[in-house]
Amino acid sequence: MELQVSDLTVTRGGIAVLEGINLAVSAGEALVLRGPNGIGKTTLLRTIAGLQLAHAGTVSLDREQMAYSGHADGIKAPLTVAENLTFWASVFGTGSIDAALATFQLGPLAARPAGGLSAGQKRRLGLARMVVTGRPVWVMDEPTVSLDTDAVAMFAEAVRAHLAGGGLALLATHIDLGLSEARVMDVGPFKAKPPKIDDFDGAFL
Ligand SMILES: Nc1ncnc2c1ncn2[C@@H]1O[C@H](COP(=O)(O)OP(=O)(O)OP(=O)(O)O)[C@@H](O)[C@H]1O
Repeated sequence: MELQVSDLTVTRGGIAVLEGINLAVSAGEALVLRGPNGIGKTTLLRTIAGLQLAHAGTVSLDREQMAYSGHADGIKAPLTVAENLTFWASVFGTGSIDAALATFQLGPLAARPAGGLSAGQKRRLGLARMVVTGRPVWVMDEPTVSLDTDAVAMFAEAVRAHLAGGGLALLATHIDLGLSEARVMDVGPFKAKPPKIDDFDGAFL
């Protein structure tokens, strides 16, 4: 399995932000996207995951093979930690939540309503959802926000286990994940050029 992105141009608010993106990630590999705030990493990840349409270019894999985690944790506050994971397991048609609980050390919190968790605990629950999906392609936007050092290491181990199981991961992050084996791609050089204005009056619209 390989994720191939070819000549992708992605837009935000109808304006191209990144263009000519080519990348490939094979099973067992992680690719970390870097670039300054606002360059378009979120937009790129959302487009690859099929949450918005590409302006141009192609993504090789079926989106049903992908699991996406964004800036929001996507958890249901009144449900307990275990109930949240069980809900996702039923959505994705997978079985046990035990591996997800263990990976992110959520066992002691399993019976707690998710709304009462700390920010870092909520983030761990949000990340545990990725394990529950059973999907091979993880597309993750700033996954370690709110995590302490131990939890970042926990996350790195989760990614390693995912890769060892034949999965692949595409991540955007500003921090060092401790995943020295991951390749890094700077998306800065792919910043889209402003559209040519060939109409003097139109330039004021
Ligand atoms: N709803 C919107 N409408 C128009 N433009 C937007 C919208 N949301 C974001 N943008 C712009 O699109 C560009 C790309 O944003 P994006 O969130 O993809 O960047 P990013 O690289 O992920 O940034 P960060 O590192 O801060 O998370 C930014 O310049 C941003 O201001």
